[in-house]
Amino acid sequence: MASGSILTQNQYDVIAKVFRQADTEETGTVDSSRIIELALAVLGQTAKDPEKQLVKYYANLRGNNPTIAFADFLEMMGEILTETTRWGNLTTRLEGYVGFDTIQEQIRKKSLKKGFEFNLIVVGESGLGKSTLVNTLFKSKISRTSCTPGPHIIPKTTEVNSVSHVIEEQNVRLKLTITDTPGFGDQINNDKCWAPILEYVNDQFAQYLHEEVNIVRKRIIPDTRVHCCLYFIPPTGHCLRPIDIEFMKRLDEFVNIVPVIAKSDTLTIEERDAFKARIREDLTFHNIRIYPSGYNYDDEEESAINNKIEQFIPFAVIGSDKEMSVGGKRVLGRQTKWGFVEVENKKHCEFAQVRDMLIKTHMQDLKETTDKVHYENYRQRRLRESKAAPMGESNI
Ligand SMILES: Nc1nc2c(ncn2[C@@H]2O[C@H](COP(=O)(O)OP(=O)(O)OP(=O)(O)O)[C@@H](O)[C@H]2O)c(=O)[nH]1
Repeated sequence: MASGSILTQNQYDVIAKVFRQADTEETGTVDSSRIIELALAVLGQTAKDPEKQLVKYYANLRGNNPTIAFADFLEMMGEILTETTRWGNLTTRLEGYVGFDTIQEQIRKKSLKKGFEFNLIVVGESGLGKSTLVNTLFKSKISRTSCTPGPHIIPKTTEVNSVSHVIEEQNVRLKLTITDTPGFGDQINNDKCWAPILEYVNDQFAQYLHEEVNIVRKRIIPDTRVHCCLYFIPPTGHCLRPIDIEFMKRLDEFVNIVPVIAKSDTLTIEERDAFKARIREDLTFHNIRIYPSGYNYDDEEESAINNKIEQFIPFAVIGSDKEMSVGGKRVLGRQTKWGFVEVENKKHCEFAQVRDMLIKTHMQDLKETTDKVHYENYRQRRLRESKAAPMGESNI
């Protein structure tokens, strides 16, 4: 086997055997017309969409050459195997029950014991319904409500306050941290009101990195990194305001931003749709990276799901803690001048879509994107800076 080959001995042997079967004795090469057929025989069970992969690799490797040399064939197979399967293994039949089909269950049990963490930051001006929406999302009084009677003091600058709760559903425990940002956008001069939020997001990365590079590491590093930022756009019906653009542009490199149109029951359906379209144009024009559409997904299934979600961005939401009886069922909603609007009815607003994405389909992906994209960028930047710093001045 060639040194440095990415194929295992087993794979090499199988490929060599297949190649030998087709080898034209005189030239040591094999006719390109048989390559696809041969490679499919080897890759058949392991590679995803092998035919497509092969055509792509073959075209790159050989151009118009009608024959292919064994070494090139090996290289091509190796690349396909690593790229499409990562495992690159050719399935070996088991001769009896081994028991590794329990791995899933083992992981499930461990994860359940450990519990899950999710950190959400909510940003938007006072009174946009942030606390109500978070409470509606998690069906609990998880976020403080400001609608209690009494004077409401608006801080002079943006404050950042976190509250954690453990919630449990069917034996699954979730430690949920909601970070509120009172004072954001509430001043006459809102210059730099995004800065304390950015500082908070980066501080959580710094803490995590500090724990990671410690000589004695904690068994489980507490994860306070912000996994998602729900950004509340006021239902003006116009377009994004400078403060919305500035905030999202400043933060989109550091956190997964999910924009929502607050209190969308105050807009008619036509107003809402036109507003959404203008916001989408603004987001594109300003090149703002929104979750999940702004991130690349190799997996076709994931991409298809995200394309569906993209059409809802920004989600037009309604929050409420008031129940009413509709068709004999108690449902959450709000009484408006047009009638009763049900929060969880997909025909009435997009609360259900945003809840499904945040909780049912993308919670794990939000965490992975935070780790693999945002935190990774931060980590690389800091490590590079610390390498460039004179000896002894690293402050990681
Ligand atoms: N029409 C309408 N009113 C809402 C909606 N969500 C919340 N409200 C009302 O708006 C008021 C403010 O709601 P909050 O959830 O306290 O708003 P907030 O953004 O957390 O406010 P601050 O704590 O001041 O930052 C309350 O009277 C809510 O009942 C909504 O979707 N539509």
